[in-house]
Amino acid sequence: MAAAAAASGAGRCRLSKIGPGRRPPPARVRVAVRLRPFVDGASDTPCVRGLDGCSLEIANWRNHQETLKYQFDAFYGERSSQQDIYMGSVQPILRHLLEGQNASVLAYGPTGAGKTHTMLGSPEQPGVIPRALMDLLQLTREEGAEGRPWALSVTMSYLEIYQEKVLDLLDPASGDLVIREDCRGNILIPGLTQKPITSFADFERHFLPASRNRTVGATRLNQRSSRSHAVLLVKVDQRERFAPFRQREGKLYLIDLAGSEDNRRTGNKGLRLKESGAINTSLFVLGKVVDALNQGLPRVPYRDSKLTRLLQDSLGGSAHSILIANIAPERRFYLDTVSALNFAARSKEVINRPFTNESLQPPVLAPIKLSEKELLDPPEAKRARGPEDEETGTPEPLAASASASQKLSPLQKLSSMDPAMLERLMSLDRLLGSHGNQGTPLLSTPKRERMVLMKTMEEKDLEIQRLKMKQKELEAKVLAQEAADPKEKENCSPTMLQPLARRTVTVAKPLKKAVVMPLQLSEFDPSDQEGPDNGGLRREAFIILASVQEQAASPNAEIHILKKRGRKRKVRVAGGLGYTQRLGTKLESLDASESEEKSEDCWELQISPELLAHGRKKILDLLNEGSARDLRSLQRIGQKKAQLIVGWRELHGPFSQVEDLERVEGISGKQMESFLKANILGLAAGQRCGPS
Ligand SMILES: Nc1ncnc2c1ncn2[C@@H]1O[C@H](COP(=O)(O)OP(=O)(O)OP(=O)(O)O)[C@@H](O)[C@H]1O
Repeated sequence: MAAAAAASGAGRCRLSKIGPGRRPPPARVRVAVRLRPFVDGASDTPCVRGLDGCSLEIANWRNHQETLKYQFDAFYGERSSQQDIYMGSVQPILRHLLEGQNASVLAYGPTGAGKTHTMLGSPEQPGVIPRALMDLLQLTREEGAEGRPWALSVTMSYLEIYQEKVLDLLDPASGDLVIREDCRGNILIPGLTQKPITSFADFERHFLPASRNRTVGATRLNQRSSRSHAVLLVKVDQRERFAPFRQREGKLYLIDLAGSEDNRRTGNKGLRLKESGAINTSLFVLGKVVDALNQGLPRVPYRDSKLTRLLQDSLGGSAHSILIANIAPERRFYLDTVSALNFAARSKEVINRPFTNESLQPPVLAPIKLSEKELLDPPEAKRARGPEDEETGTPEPLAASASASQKLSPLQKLSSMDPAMLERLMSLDRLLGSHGNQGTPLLSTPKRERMVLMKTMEEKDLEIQRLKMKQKELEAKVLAQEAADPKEKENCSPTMLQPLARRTVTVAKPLKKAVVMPLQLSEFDPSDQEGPDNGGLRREAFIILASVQEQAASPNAEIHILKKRGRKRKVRVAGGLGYTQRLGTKLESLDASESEEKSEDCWELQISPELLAHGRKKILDLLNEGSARDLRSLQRIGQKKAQLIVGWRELHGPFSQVEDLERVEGISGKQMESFLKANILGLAAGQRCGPS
């Protein structure tokens, strides 16, 4: 049986849907038998009786001393109510629809045995169809409520198969419709009307007038005999509100089959006979389909009738199916009853393989509109919705994305986004990637948008490079100016040429003058020489003498020597050995220009620590609280750097120290130092000149 299901084309497609190596678990077609009570006060004797909730017996026409016993999933006797049938056999399969699986309920049996009564019922005794719709709509309302992970929508279609024609009962003028199968084994009827329904009143509004379009006629056995197979198709469409934005579709077929007819008894003639021929033919093919499935035949004759083609999903297919075989108690129905019971017994051997019909939604642009809070807190996120298409039942997210894209192109969306937010999205995306998230990329960002995003980032990088180059040019210019006008330089920073000293020196007091002694060559270790010096090796080793006495008192103290601008080198002085003592490490030879350059590094020594701290605090406050415009009032901060600083602050929070500026993309360590120097010295100069 399973092999037969898998061997059919539909079976192969379905398996490919759920991935290789995984076969959907089997679900046998469930069969219930309902025995209707005597109607019209018939005086006939009963030929069938129930034994328990699952079995019944019927007289054996070959041997009147014997009975034939049948066992099914459920047996409902004459006294059973509509509620019993519905609750016992139908309601339990509805939940599968919300799992994206298909379900079918078929009422089968001879004419006049109670199929329409079971499926439709009357206003006083509503049958399976109104009860199922009522529950399903309630269920979808609850499951699709705001705040739940899935948005649900329900649509209905209603058709009849009359004399091998598929007719749309919601649009009777549409003529014979074709039945098709898609590559995934789904049975489709292109052009069939689908009406969105959100309430039971909606359903009744469409269903009641359509039911009047159904073909019925009087026969000797039933005054209102169904002359067609009626199929109500209810689709439950689910769309996930958050990533990975899956969508599911579950289909429910509620089918009231036309009854098999023995035309010797119905007395059908003319049109009724023709109708009866079509009904019996399709029911005969239905029997053949069930037999082929049971015997595992390689070919299942689904295509031999419109009915079986339509039921391909339900028998040996993907649905959770329940067959309700309706039988009549009267002896005159005996042969039809035996025939119906035999068909029901064969059907319960049929195995279906229901699977979840799930896919990813087409990319929607709406999530790009989500606020930062919603991004970080998905349960709060709301998916933008578009207006429902009443007539076609167009799925709402598609409508939403269509209207969204009409209003705003992806490029416009990105360009209008806060750059800090873009960066955050990118990092979240990277984070998801690093955690092995194989689903839809963050926010379902379409490929095109992602490429635009990458391009924007590239452009930003280039701009940063350009800024760096410009900064270098400016610095070179300033240095050249300083070199060309040493006097001005002297005026600007009169202490620049002072020898290097420890930063810990308090400059509020008069600076201690460092005594720089040339180191005697005789005392110089030749092994330290770098080689012959053509100009006469005049190696001048400069030893920092400032505070040496203090250093001597503290044997492990360190002297900081600036080797190059902005870089410090520690040289340990052997404590207590005197200032003429040769250093235990290679001494630095510095020429005059180097020392001049180094002197620039000790700009902090030129101002008092209080002033320095005050300046740093003032700058830090401005960095953390100033607008881009305020920041431009600082030295060496132009429009672009001001924006970079504001952007960094929004992304990372406040600067904890002025040196954090170095962390701003586009501001190098060198630029940061030069910025500090320019601004703090500027502030200090202002304070010195101004009233204190
Ligand atoms: N369980 C029941 N309780 C009371 N009356 C019933 C029951 N089942 C059927 N009937 C009555 O029996 C008659 C025939 O039932 P129904 O029309 O449902 O049969 P059917 O199987 O649909 O016949 P056909 O195939 O010809 O359409 C109707 O008058 C219906 O009200």
